[in-house]
Amino acid sequence: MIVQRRLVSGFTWVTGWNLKNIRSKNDCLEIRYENEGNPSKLIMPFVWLRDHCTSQKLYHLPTNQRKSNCCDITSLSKIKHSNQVIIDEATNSLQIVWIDGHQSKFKIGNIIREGKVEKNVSNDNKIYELWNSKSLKDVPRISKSTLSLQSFSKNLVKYGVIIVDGVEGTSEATEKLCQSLVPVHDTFFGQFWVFSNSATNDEPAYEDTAYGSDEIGPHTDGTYFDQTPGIQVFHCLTPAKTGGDTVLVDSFYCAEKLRNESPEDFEILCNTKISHHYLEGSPPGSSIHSVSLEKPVIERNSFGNITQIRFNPYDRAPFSCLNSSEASAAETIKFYEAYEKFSKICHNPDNSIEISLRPGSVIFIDNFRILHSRTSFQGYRQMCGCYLSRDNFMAKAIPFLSGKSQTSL
Ligand SMILES: C[N+](C)(C)CCCC[C@H](N)C(=O)O
Ligand SMILES: O=C(O)CCC(=O)C(=O)O
Repeated sequence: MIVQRRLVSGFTWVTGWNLKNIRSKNDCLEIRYENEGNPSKLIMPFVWLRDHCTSQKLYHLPTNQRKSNCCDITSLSKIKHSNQVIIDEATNSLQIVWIDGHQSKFKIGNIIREGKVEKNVSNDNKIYELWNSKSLKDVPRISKSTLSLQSFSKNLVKYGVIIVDGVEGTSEATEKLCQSLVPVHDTFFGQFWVFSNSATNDEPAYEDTAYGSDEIGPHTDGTYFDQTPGIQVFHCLTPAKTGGDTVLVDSFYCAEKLRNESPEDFEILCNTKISHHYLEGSPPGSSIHSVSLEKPVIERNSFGNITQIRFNPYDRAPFSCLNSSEASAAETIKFYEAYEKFSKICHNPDNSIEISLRPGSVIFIDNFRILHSRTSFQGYRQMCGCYLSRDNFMAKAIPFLSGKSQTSL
């Protein structure tokens, strides 16, 4: 059904685009055009168009929220007749009169922009500067006295890690600093923790290697939570006699290295879902049993950009391996080969930096991206810290990253 168009010769309705024809077909609006001479088309479902109408009837502008509860969205996304759709090339606009009489007006450019899954700062990996030991000589540091949310946010997003120096070497000062920056991400470990390798009454210990003095290899925390803690904070209040250093790895760098060197193994780690658990009590899990099922080691968005790495070899739950065929057994073996290859890249000293945390220096780590580990140590060592909400952090960071921030620094 060809719809009516108000053609004003000489105007192009979208810069560089030459409109050829518009028609409605199979509940969609089909717009054929030439873009710099190349024939192309847009097929916009009427239900999508009605859903993206920002008229006062359908959209609450003060809160940027839609008004429809979608109980009648398909039944109302109909037009009675072809002349109910008008393209006004003079104003680059599209007008639709719906079956219920409601009129929607769109700027063509806006619906084209909204019709695409736009890259924005939060899903465009250009905001990250991936690193290894050669490209990042030291963790970025900011003094507390000159700390701003903007510098904190930009560095933490860009490198995945930032140290704030000049903080009083107490848990109270550390907690206050964290609360001033980002809301805490609470877990059964508590909102804020003081932990060491010899627990005292006011220092709860959990059944985890963190409360010992052995080496812990590179890992992300909380793989056994569906809501992975987004940011990990550590402040070393009492350094060990020897050892107890922190090793950091940019797992996004390592995953991209795997993608380049072994694309098949990369795909396996993106597509194989594994589970992690945290068990406490006797029998194990009788007092705390946290489990996150069926999650990939490497998570990607629709652009293929890596958005999260879940890598904790130690907290993996039993890997379902009830293979009824040699083929599925072979798949299990391929998973382990891929996981091993990724682990080797993450454990390669060329891909890590080692730092010694000391009182006064608080480290903030993006737990979706940066692996942390600890070298074994001798003597008493006390740490404090917390998890911070990554969603709340990114909600404050994105305006700075997109240059739209109105927040006073
Ligand atoms: C709470 N605090 C950070 C001290 C220890 C939590 C244990 C972390 C656990 N090993 C994991 O990898 O998730
Ligand atoms: O003791 C440390 O430095 C870190 C311990 C650890 O890896 C953790 O708590 O996740």
